[in-house]
This record gives sequence, structure tokens and C-alpha cells, in this order.
Amino acid sequence: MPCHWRGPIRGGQPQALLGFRLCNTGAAGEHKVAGDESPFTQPVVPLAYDLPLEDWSQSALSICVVGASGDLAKKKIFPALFALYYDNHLPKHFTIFGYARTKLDDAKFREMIAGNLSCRLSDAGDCGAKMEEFLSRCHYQAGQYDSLEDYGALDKRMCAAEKRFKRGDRVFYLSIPPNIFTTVAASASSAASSKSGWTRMIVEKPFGRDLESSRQLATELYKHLTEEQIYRIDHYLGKELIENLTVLRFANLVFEPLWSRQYIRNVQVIFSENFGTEGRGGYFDQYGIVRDVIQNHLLQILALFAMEQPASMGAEDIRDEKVKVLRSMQTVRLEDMVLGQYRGRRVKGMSQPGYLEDPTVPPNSLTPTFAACAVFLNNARWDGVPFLLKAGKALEGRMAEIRVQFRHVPGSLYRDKLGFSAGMSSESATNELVIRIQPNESIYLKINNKVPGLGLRVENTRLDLTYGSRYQTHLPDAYERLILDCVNGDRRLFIRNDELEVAWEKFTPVLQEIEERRVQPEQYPYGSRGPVGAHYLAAKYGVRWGDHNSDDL
Ligand SMILES: NC(=O)C1=CN([C@@H]2O[C@H](COP(=O)(O)OP(=O)(O)OC[C@H]3O[C@@H](n4cnc5c(N)ncnc54)[C@H](OP(=O)(O)O)[C@@H]3O)[C@@H](O)[C@H]2O)C=CC1
Ligand SMILES: O=C1O[C@H](COP(=O)(O)O)[C@@H](O)[C@H](O)[C@H]1O
Repeated sequence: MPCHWRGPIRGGQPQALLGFRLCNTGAAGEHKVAGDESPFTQPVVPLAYDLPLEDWSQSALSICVVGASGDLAKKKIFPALFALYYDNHLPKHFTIFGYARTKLDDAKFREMIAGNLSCRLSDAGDCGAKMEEFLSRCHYQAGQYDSLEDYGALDKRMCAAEKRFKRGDRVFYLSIPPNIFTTVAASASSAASSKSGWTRMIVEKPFGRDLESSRQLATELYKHLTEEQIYRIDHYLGKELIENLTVLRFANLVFEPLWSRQYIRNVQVIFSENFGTEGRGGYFDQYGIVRDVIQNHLLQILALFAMEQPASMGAEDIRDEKVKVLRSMQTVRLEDMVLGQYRGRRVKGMSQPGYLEDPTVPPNSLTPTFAACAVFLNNARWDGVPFLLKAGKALEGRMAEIRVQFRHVPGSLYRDKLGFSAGMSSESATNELVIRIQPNESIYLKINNKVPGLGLRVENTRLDLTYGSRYQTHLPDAYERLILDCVNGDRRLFIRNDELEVAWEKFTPVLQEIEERRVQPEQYPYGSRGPVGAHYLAAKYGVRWGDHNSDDL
């Protein structure tokens, strides 16, 4: 039975709009359709902004994870797919395929995935059954990444799963090392694109390692895919608190008027991990922390934080504003950057290995595992405001947050009452807005408040929105949100090519200089707060790192 579709296509063209595709039948991925009135197992709310909810009643969705045997696929992608299924966010007629070179059959593949699936806290008791149902829709195709024949075999199985429907839409998630991105894009799009619906590809970072290689990657991808088909993922954009940034700014009157150089002294975007590169040293050493975290995750956060209000919440309007603000950023300078690399240490008889002790890291590597930099935006809103970005591995805690430090109250009546004389610095008495991205997601505003009781003592305390106390709901993992957005054709949280170009433009010169001059990173002990140079950098701009305030730990 032919799979055919002649209706309009959104977000990525099928390869042959006019032709019918003859689908061979086969066992893989077939599931019952009798009595399928609703395209979902139960009605879901539209989750995509400004996009009509896709009509899935007559179509099937195939999701293929390329690199299915890998770390990311096992830890994040399959669990996210299960969570989406569990909460009824996937179309009813979906099938999942794993593709990689490792030889597995469906049973072994399901066994491999099952180990990482977990039930929601809200589990209504049917988790076991749902897991079984989910796993029964997961299939595995072993194949080489460049083999048209192997993708042809995958295509056959996808067709079998889609054969009862007018349309078959396909998502390929490229969860593979960057050296094979284009090979896979070429072979998969040529041999396994949908002929009856759309085909989209989620591409994982790194998108190159500098401006030139990023351009090359784009050129190669464009030989096989249109920009509309490419979903460049930055999983930080899928995190709840990042998704909330635009709501916080543009849906509240109280923040937006303060959001400028007039009231804000500095902005800090901080990422820290309390573990090293364990197991990923081979990949990490070629990139380093600036490329791994700062140039993408932290810069994206900065862009959302600092951009002007977009004309709408549509993907292109938001991404236009992000590009604009990134274009206004000064190119990052070496003198505004501090680099560090962790060394091993022994704590209570336990030894924590240094970066250079990781067997996958070349001896004498200069790759930074920590970096801090000050960046500036040359525009009317942010002129002169330092944005401090800091990221490090093997530090004392795991945390990501944005800190907005406000200016002093001019002519404050309460200077004495705030205890400046008793050693409290005037800085710790200024307002600070903290957006804690993870863990313990929260938004809090540090304010000065009268200590209750007789007399007049003022202290710096918090107006606190801690998600765990306010919302009794499970926060979806970033990968859930982003995979669902891709299925819905919502590109708001994915990186457009011009955003990527401008991000590389701003960082490539300094990255090249670091490599050419063989800049030595400052050593810091595993589990510490990082190199002291980061304090000097902040001090140069009259800033103190907010995450080092003991009240805030
Ligand atoms: N792991 C993570 O936490 C994160 C990963 N990423 C990105 O996601 C992508 C996947 O990451 P991850 O799962 O860790 O990667 P892996 O190194 O685990 O690779 C995924 C799969 O690709 C195949 N593969 C590995 N090396 C090669 C090679 N040299 N040539 C051909 N195939 C190879 C292997 O499958 P087989 O041998 O079976 O073919 C492997 O299982 C990468 O681009 C990474 O940068 C991004 C953020 C976080
Ligand atoms: O992209 C990456 O992110 C992870 C951190 O992600 P998180 O969601 O756990 O905070 C980081 O460990 C990795 O080095 C980097 O490639």
C-alpha cells in the first residue's frame, strides 16, 4: 500500500513533493490503528507558540536516533522520548528507531534503553505497562554511517511503520561525534528522507570549532538539507528557567524598566560542575570550556537576557533580536579572559584526578577546563555594563545561574542601618536578582528589609520564588522540550545559522590567539572555586562574583 501525501508541508520539505512513495510492508514499527479517533492518547494542550497543532490523525511520526548506542542517546534522548510518550505528548502513531554501527537486535536494543527509563513522580501506577508499550515501538537498525544501503534498510522499516497513513514525518536526531555530522546528513537525507511528509534533523553541538569550520559545516549541511530542516540544538535553551526568561522580562512591568545600564551594574552568567571530564576527555580536549559551554550555552543566555523585545514570540522574531544583540557585542579580548585547568587533589583519603591524569587527555595539554571573561555590548541599553561569563569543570559545586547586580540606592537613608560600618560591604546591600537555572530552580530578589521588632535594623534578605516549594510539578528535562518542539516544527529554541556565525565571530579571534600564543591556564585544585585570576578579572570592572557570597550558597 502506498504512503501518499499531497497536502501542505511545514518546516522542511519532503524530498519529492509530487511523487508517491511505494512503501514495502514489513513487521517493524507496525501498530494497531483500529478505533484511533484521536491523534494523541488523550488531548494535549498546544505546546508550540504561534503554530497550529499538527493534525496527526492521518499521519505517522518516525524518530530515528543516529548514534543510538552512545552516551547522550542512552542518558538523555531515549529517556526524554519516553517521558514525552508517558505524558501523552507524542502523536499516537509514532515509532522510534535507533541507528548505529554496534550490532544489536531489537530485543537487545530495548534492554539497553530500558535501563535508563524512569517513571514520573506523578506515576498513576501504569508505568510498567507504558514502558512496555513504549519499548515495543522501539526498533534498531545496525548500519554504517555512510552506507546508502544501510539507510535504505532503515527507510524500508520506517515505511512499514508509516504505511497505513497518508503521511509519514521523520525526525533524525544526530547524536554522533561531529566528524560524521555531514556524512550522516548526506546519507540519511538521500536514502531515508520521508517522501510523503517532512524530514527534520536535530544536530548536536559542537557546530564547528571556529568561524571557518562552522561555515564549512553549514555549507556541507546545506547541500543536503534546507535551513528549515536543520534543528541545531543547544540544550540550555530547553531548560525551564531559560524558557522563562522572556516571560519574566516581557510579561512583568516591574523588571523591564530596570533592564538597562541605568539600573544594572553588571550581569553574571555562571556555570559550574563538580566533576571533571571523566570519560569525555578525548572530545573535550579538542574544544575546551570556552567552546564547550561559553560560546554556546552562556552566550545564548546572554542574548536572551539582553535582547530587545521581539515583534512577536515567533521563532524568527526572537532569533532576529538575538542576532542583533550579539552583533552589538565587542569581540572578546584576551585581556578580558582568565583560563584555568584543574589539577588533582586528595581529600579525606580520596584522590580526585587532575585533567592531565585523564588517560584520554594528551600529556601537557593546555586546554582550559575553566574560563571567565568580561564582554560588553555596544548599544544604548547596555553601554559600559560588564557581562561576566564564567564556566568551569571540577569546581566545588554543580550550578548554573544568572546574577543581575543593581546599582546602589543614591543618597540612601539607611546606610548606617545596613551595617556597612560593621563590615558589611555596600555591595552586599544592593539589590540582586538571581535566576537559578539549576539545581533547585528558583528566582529570587535580594532586597533590604527591616528586621521585625522594636528598633530599626535593616538586613539584606530574599523575595523568593523557589520552584520546588511553589510548584508541585515535575520540571521537564530540556531534551523533552526540545524534541517536542522539533516535532511541532517550533524553531524558537534552536540556533539559526546567522546566530551561530555571529557567536563564532565574537570568540574566534581570542580562541586563535590562545592557541597561537600557547596561553598557560592557571591551575586550580579539583573541587575548589577556580583560579584566583577570576577575581582579578571581576575586580578590574569593579565587580564581585555573586556566587562567592556565603549567603547564597
Ligand atoms: N554526552 C553528552 O553528555 C553530550 C553530548 N553532546 C553531543 O552529542 C553528540 C553525541 O554525544 P555522545 O553520545 O556523548 O557521543 P559518543 O561518543 O557516545 O558517540 C555516539 C555514538 O557514535 C558512534 N561513534 C563514536 N565515535 C565514532 C567515530 N569516531 N566514528 C564513527 N562513529 C562513532 C558510536 O556508535 P557505534 O560505534 O555503535 O556506531 C557511539 O555510540 C556529540 O556531538 C556530542 O558533542 C552534547 C552535549 C552533551
Ligand atoms: O553541553 C554540555 O553540557 C553539559 C552540562 O549540561 P547540564 O545540562 O548537565 O548542565 C556539560 O557537562 C558538557 O561538557 C557540555 O558539552
